[in-house]
Amino acid sequence: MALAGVRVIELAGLAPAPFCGMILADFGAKVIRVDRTKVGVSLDRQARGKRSVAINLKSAAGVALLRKLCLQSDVVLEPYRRGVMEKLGLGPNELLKENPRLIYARLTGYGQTGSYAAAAGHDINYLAMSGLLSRLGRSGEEPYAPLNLLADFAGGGLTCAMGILLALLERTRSGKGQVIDASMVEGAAYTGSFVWKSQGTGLWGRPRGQNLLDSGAPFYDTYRTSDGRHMAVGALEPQFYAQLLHGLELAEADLPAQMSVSDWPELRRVFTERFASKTQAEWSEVFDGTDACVTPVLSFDDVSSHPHNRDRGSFLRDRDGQESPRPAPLLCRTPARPCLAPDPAVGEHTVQVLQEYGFTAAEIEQMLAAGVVERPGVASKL
Ligand SMILES: C[C@H](CCC[C@@H](C)[C@H]1CC[C@H]2[C@@H]3[C@H](O)C[C@@H]4C[C@H](O)CC[C@]4(C)[C@H]3C[C@H](O)[C@]12C)C(=O)SCCNC(=O)CCNC(=O)[C@H](O)C(C)(C)COP(=O)(O)OP(=O)(O)OC[C@H]1O[C@@H](n2cnc3c(N)ncnc32)[C@H](O)[C@@H]1OP(=O)(O)O
Repeated sequence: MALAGVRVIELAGLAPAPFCGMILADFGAKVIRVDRTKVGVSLDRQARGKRSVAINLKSAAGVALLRKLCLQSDVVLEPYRRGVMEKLGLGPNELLKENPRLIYARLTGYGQTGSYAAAAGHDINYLAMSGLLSRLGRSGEEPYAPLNLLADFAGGGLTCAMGILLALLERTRSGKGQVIDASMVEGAAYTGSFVWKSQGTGLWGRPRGQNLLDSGAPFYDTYRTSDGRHMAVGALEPQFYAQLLHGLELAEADLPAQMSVSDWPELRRVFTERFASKTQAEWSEVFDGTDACVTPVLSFDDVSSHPHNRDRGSFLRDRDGQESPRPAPLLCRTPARPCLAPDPAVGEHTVQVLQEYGFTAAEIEQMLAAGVVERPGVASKL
């Protein structure tokens, strides 16, 4: 796999850092998640392919242990509020001094500097601060955050993974590690570069929810079908719009012009009525195989069995029977090989990992006995 041989230490976090760690693990990195001791269960639902070591970082021995793990690792990924790692004596100055090849990734909401740097926050706050949230939502309604996808995952976990890959690539030339300051505000804003860079094109000239791509246009929206499901319509270009009308059995001559914004409410009314006359399956039959840019809005229950997704194997089922998306993108020679085994329990691999990193049985036993590290069951004999 592409990241075979890369060793990653991921300090346990809420949502974005676990995603970043899972991406790296999916593509072959050896990812060790550092959990707290005495927590029992992990909230990490993106633990695929990771191992868990439980370390009490509020003890000097725990801090010393983590430093040793970082000495033999390529990447450390930390998801805490600014200053937390420094307070523990695990800041980048210390760790990079000991291991100059280390890539030290800091995934936070507001970044390492600026007046908000140390403030608590979540996806919706970062999205708000990126400017993007002000553009999301339907006309006449309040701004709407689309799950916690944009800041936590696109602007956060994924962007941070890109930073790590860039730093790994650069290290092949310089031999040096570096610090990555991944701010979810900036990652989300960067993801939205198109919206900034297309200002002045007329695409965004109207209020939120009244533009071409923000649910303002009737030919770029979703419609309810007779069985209470939905179809997604993305018929922007005239040649595709013509196929939409053909599928809906509407004559272009009987309708207002596609780009006549003042007529959009009337067009929407006509489309709404038409879509409500057939089931989702019936509309799919009408539009499949055409260029009308009309697709069913698939539920989680339906998505993997849709013929297109099934043909590509876009979703996988792990050994617990749980379905999730297969890692993307596909690399033809060195594709991801996601682990299908159950997620690790907190501390499940404490002993195994410490042995791998060169600790003796007696040292491990001593750390277990002192509560510096933990494993499930807390049996203290190796
Ligand atoms: C919208 C998303 C978040 C979605 C997550 C939700 C799915 C879950 C959030 C809450 C969960 C529920 C809740 O836990 C209650 C139930 C629990 C039950 O078990 C399950 C059901 C629950 C209902 C549960 C259900 C769900 O799981 C939840 C609803 C996001 O936006 S995520 C993005 C968040 N932002 C960031 O990641 C940016 C960077 N980080 C931060 O800004 C802060 O970390 C953050 C997130 C604001 C948290 O701040 P906090 O004050 O808690 O921590 P920090 O200041 O960072 O300091 C960390 C301290 O921990 C110490 N520490 C770390 N590791 C160890 C260790 N191994 N040993 C000992 N100590 C450790 C560290 O030293 C710090 O200590 P100090 O405070 O003393 O410095």
